[in-house]
Amino acid sequence: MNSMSESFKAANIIPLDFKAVLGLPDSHTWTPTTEYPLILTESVPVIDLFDSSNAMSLIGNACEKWGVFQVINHGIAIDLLSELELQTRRLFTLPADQKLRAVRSSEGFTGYGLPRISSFFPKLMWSEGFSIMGSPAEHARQLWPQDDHTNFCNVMEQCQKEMMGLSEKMIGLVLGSLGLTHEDVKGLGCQAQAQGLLHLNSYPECPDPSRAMGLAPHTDSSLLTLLYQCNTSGLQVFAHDTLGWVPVDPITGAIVVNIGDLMHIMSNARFKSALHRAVVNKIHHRVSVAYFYGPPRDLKVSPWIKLTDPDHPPLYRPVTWKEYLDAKATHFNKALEVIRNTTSS
Ligand SMILES: C=C1C[C@]23C[C@H]1CC[C@H]2[C@@]12CCC[C@@](C)(C(=O)O1)[C@H]2[C@@H]3C(=O)O
Ligand SMILES: O=C(O)CCC(=O)C(=O)O
Ligand SMILES: [Fe+2]
Repeated sequence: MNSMSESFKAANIIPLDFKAVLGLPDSHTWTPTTEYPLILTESVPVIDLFDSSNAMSLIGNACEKWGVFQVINHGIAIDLLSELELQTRRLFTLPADQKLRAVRSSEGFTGYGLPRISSFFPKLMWSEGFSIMGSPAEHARQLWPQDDHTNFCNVMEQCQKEMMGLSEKMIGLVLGSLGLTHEDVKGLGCQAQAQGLLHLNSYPECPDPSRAMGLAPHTDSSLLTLLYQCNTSGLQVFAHDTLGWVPVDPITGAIVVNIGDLMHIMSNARFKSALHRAVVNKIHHRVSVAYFYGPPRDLKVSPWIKLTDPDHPPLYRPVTWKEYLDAKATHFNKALEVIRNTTSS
């Protein structure tokens, strides 16, 4: 999947040394908009996976209304999530020049860098990231040439494994809520080849949070994304019915599930891909970890045939994850429109 990242080449600029600046530099100063208010009277659903009698229909409703929900009793141990947070903080608190040794190359997927969508915005975001596809060992050695990097690698690899497992379980529930059976879902292709990318986000303490942007509004390109917020608020989701930003309050140990653009396509637009952003704050260095789950490399994702009929023609053309990422890298938030069928009479 290496070539997938070619599309994001231009955005591979070096992050700011956040510790070295006192105020918010002009390069990172956004004009605050009041267009869409913050909505504190609503919140996204919290679904208990242990209560299996109810989970599937609650998930279906959440995907239709929000495109996002939180899950508890998901089976990933809190101790592993705490270790994940610890190792993520350990990475991002390294001196800037040390992190720069592990910069993501334009060919590779693993490494340190700015959010890939940075090139679409006139101002830079108050964040840095580290992506891991496959083994993080090579980059971890660059980050900690003397020190032990085995712990970092073990924790990341364990998380990749568990998050792949949870993603597969969630895909079953999400597609199940659309009436698709086990047999149908098998058609997703050989599950063993599903792809996943672990992405660590860091949002340092910010001198002027109201004029900064942690991660600009976007939808994920994945089928679905699992997100661990590490107990610090910052994630906000756009509510299309009330036209405002709804904070996703962190719940200890809970994992946020985001429906991505490819699932929106697969559901023939029944499910929303959630528009979301991350805001920053003055006191806490916030970290979060996202796991982007996508289809096997060569699988063309298209609206599920069972969900289409003459009254509901397929709204999108078939695309692979790579093709979609390329479209996203060129058209950003217009990518879905580019894939949309024009002749859906
Ligand atoms: C597999 C993926 C998913 C990517 C692109 C590629 C690698 C890194 C992901 C992110 C991580 C940060 C937000 C985002 C919006 C970004 O800029 O890079 C994501 C993007 C997407 O979901 O489109
Ligand atoms: O940090 C967050 O809460 C959001 C991260 C995110 O949206 C992403 O990595 O795609
Ligand atoms: Fe995201």
